[in-house]
Amino acid sequence: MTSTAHSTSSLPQQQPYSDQSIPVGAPPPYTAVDPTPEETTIGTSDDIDPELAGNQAGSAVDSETQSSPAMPATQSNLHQRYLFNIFSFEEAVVFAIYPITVCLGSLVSVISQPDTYFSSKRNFFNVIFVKNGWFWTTIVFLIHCVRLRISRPQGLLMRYAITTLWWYLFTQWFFGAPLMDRIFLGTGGTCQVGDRPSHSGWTSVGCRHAAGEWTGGHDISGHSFLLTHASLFLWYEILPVLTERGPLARQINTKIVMALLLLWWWMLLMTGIYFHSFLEKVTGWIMGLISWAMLYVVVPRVPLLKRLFSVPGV
Ligand SMILES: CCCCC/C=C\C/C=C\C/C=C\C/C=C\CCCC(=O)SCCNC(=O)CCNC(=O)[C@H](O)C(C)(C)COP(=O)(O)OP(=O)(O)OC[C@H]1O[C@@H](n2cnc3c(N)ncnc32)[C@H](O)[C@@H]1OP(=O)(O)O
Repeated sequence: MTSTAHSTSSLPQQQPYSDQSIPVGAPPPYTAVDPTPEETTIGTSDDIDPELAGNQAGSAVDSETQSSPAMPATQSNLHQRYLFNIFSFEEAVVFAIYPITVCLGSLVSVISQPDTYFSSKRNFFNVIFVKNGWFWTTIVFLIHCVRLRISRPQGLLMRYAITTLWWYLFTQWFFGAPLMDRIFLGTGGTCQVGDRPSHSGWTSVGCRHAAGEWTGGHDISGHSFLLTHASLFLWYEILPVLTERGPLARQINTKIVMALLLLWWWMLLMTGIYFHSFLEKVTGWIMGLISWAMLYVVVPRVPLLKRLFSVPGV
């Protein structure tokens, strides 16, 4: 990783958005750790129409354009990546929000646990939003997608499908009880109905319906999982739009996505303060990273998969 500092004074032609200091056609400001052009796509190349994004060199750089030797200084050269070439600066900030929030909430819970509206499980935002968290995430994702001029929607659909699949397997169904319940039962958890503990055949939902108590095992925080999982998905889908600062970023669609991200962050903080043990929240967060790691870290580094999923922003 090297510096991207440039002088702007004598540069004839500049890219309209993003890094104003980089001239079109100039040699790359630094050599990416992974220099393969097609592995450093910036922007939702297959998703966003360049004009709509207000940027020819920005969010909608085609992989073909990037591969072209005639245009060496593409957007892919403009984003310095950190930590083993995984994060851009924006991605690192976004990524850090969630572990910091879990730790902050847990720290507050140690100092004091004030009784507030959000300490109740029955609060409106929990019941209506988080408990239907994947539904709201889907709706907001659709709102984000409908304004993009999508030339090849299969990548977008596959990213959504994989993310939904991981949510489904972890929280809803995994050939029977979902993974989070299997982990709970596998670590010695039981559903205690009255004074009769039962070790098998339970799901957390079934236990609740039987008015039982879900006790004993490692009860991974589903909220911590869902809120991290959904937020990272939405962030990574919307970051290319935000970082270009084009017209798309100012649209109401973007604001709706940001509003849900804010709510998800707040509810994670509340989970951090009021619910679960620290370890249960940390494991929830870790589980929430799995499909993010697959889609936005592993897939972009495998050319075939990258083309299949057309991952944005990486
Ligand atoms: C033009 C091109 C377009 C391209 C489009 C691309 C793709 C779209 C394609 C197709 C889409 C088509 C149409 C779209 C329309 C609709 C589709 C939607 C599909 C769906 O998507 S349909 C599913 C909806 N379904 C959900 O979305 C359920 C989400 N839900 C869960 O997955 C779980 O629910 C989870 C993970 C939340 C765990 O749940 P959990 O609650 O059981 O467990 P956890 O360990 O977290 O909590 C223990 C106790 O602590 C309390 N607690 C903790 N933190 C708290 C806090 N902060 N505040 C208050 N209480 C808190 C809890 O309330 C609980 O309390 P208690 O046990 O008493 O309930």
